[in-house]
This record gives sequence, structure tokens and C-alpha cells, in this order.
Amino acid sequence: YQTHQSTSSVASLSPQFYENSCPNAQAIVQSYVANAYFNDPRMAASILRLHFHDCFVNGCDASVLLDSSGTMESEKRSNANRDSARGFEVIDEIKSALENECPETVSCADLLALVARDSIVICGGPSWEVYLGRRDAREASLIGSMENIPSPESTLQTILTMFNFQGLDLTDLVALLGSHTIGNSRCIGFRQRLYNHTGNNDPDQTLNQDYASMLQQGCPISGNDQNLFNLDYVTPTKFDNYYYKNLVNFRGLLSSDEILFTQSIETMEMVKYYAENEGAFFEQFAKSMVKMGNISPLTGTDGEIRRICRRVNHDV
Ligand code: HEM
Ligand SMILES: [Ca+2]
Ligand SMILES: [Ca+2]
Repeated sequence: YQTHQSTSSVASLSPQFYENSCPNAQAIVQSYVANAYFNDPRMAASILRLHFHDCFVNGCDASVLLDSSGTMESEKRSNANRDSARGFEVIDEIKSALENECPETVSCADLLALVARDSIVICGGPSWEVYLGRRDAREASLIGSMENIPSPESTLQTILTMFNFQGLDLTDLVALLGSHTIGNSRCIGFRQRLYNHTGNNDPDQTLNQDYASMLQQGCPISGNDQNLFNLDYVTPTKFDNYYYKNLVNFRGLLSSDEILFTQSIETMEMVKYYAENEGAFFEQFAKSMVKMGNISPLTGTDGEIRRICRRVNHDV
């Protein structure tokens, strides 16, 4: 299959990248993530998701953070992001603290990678060394954001094809989706499972009936599109393996979640394994996050270090 991950650039990122140029960078990011989390625990999930939505469109280059300007159409306008992606103000705030400490040094793309790791740690998940040295794009791709980010109604095969395109495999897919152990989804992301799923007026057969009735309370057949529900109804702010336990109990929220348990024996076995073994999930999750963070970074003299994450430097 086709992939645009460059293996040579993986080696060019390093955990020590800012060791001399901005030794306090990681501590600054960590303290701002902690503060954002204490003001709003969901924020950890929201800023983790930004790294995913960045890396899947032109690689991890902070393209997702750019606002529309001139002929550039922001990725924030795609279905995946519109009325959904959030946390941009938190990223702005951290970036401005980094600019005060070490001007034009730490990229917005690296900031997203650090924020993703710190968010998971603060919710009780695994830690790992973040590879650094990515530079920021001078362009965004609204089309890439529409085409490369899976939808909650996609089939397992479609989602796997999208992951393979990024150089990620089925193991990465099952582990990374464990991110849905924290955070929220809007009603419109899963309504289709609750009503007339296959045209016979019944809910999705792979959705537990009690759980379906509970969801129907806040997600009626029409209206309330933006109502929020926990992706993991048991431990919504804790990074743990309840996501997989829920799937085994037919209580995955999104269709794209539950199909890991129902559309392939191979993924079903992985789900059962992670449901029983949180340590194994954490270990694979950390590896897969490093791999996702390595998708097509800009390095060397490519791109730039943006001063403000929403704009390319010549627009500032
Ligand atoms: C199979 C691919 C995936 C699909 C179809 C998918 C779909 C979704 C949807 C529909 C939402 C709810 C958005 C809303 O209603 O506003 C969501 C939320 C979320 N996703 Fe995914 N996702 C996928 C993979 C991932 C991956 C790989 C990560 C992280 C590495 C991730 C992290 C999150 C997080 C943390 C949230 C909660 C965000 C918040 O509360 O603000 N997702 N996802
Ligand atoms: Ca990107
Ligand atoms: Ca959880």
C-alpha cells in the first residue's frame, strides 16, 4: 500500500532537540496542560485529538492550527473539525509562554506532540519520550482534512486503509482508538445507531439496549445535534482500558468504536486482550503515539517556526 511516511525523517527527530535551545520548554508545556486540565478536564482529550487531526493531514506540521487567510482555507472548516475541534486558545496560550521563554524556537507541531503526551499522563495514562524537531507548515489542506480523517460511520476496512496510508497498521489503529477512553462526542456522531439503523426502525444490533435507551434520552431522533456524551461512559476523564471493556459489553459509543469488536476476528482478539490487560494497552499505545507523531515531519530548513500558531510568519 501507499504511504507517505518518510523513514529517514523518523531518525531526524530526537527527544533532546530543545535541550540547549529551550531547556524549560517541556516543563512549561506540562504546567500549562495541567492548568488547562484543572479548569476543564475535557480539555486533555480535546488537545490530544488536535495532534491526531494534524498528523493525518500533510503530516505533523501544525497545519490544523492555521486559520483561514488569503487563499488558504483552514482545516478547521472540514466536517471532522467544524463545531468539534477545540482547545486552540490553550495552544495559543502555551505558544505565547514559549515565545517569551525562547523566541522562534519551539514549533507549533512539536507543541502539539508534547501536549498530547502530557494530556494522557495527566489523565492517568502512560508516558513516553516525545521525539522533537518538527517544523511548521506554511500551508493547510482543507481537502486533506476532508479526505484523510475517518468518519464515525466508516467501515473498519475504510478506516484501516486511511491508517495504512499514514504508515500505521492494524495494531496502531486498535491501540490509538483507545484514546476514546477520554473525551466527548456530539449526538450527531452516533445518532444513526440509535434510530432506524438498518431501515427496520431498530437501533444498531451491536449496541447494548439499556445503553441505547440511555443515549436516546439526550440524543433524540432530531434536534440536539450538539449535545455531548462521554465516549467512555464509565471513566470519562481517566485514561484507562475501559474503552475496550465497554466494546466487549457492546457499549462503544461510535459505530467506528464498536466495529473493532464486531467486524474482524483479529481486532476482536486485540480488544479482548487490552480489556484484560491495561499494561499491554499502555505499552502499545505509547509506541503507536510515537509512530503517529513521526508522520512526515518537516525538518531542516523546510517550513518555519511559527510565532503564532494560527498564522504563517509572513502574515503576522
Ligand atoms: C478510527 C478513527 C477515528 C474516528 C472515526 C474518530 C472519530 C471521533 C469522533 C466522531 C469524535 C467526536 C467528535 C465530536 O462529536 O465533536 C471523536 C472524539 C475524539 N477523538 Fe477520535 N476518532 C478516531 C481516532 C482517534 C485517534 C487516533 C485519536 C487520538 C490519537 C482520537 C482522539 C479523540 C479524542 C481524544 C476525542 C474527544 C475530543 C473532545 O472531547 O474534545 N480519535 N473522535
Ligand atoms: Ca498536518
Ligand atoms: Ca476512561
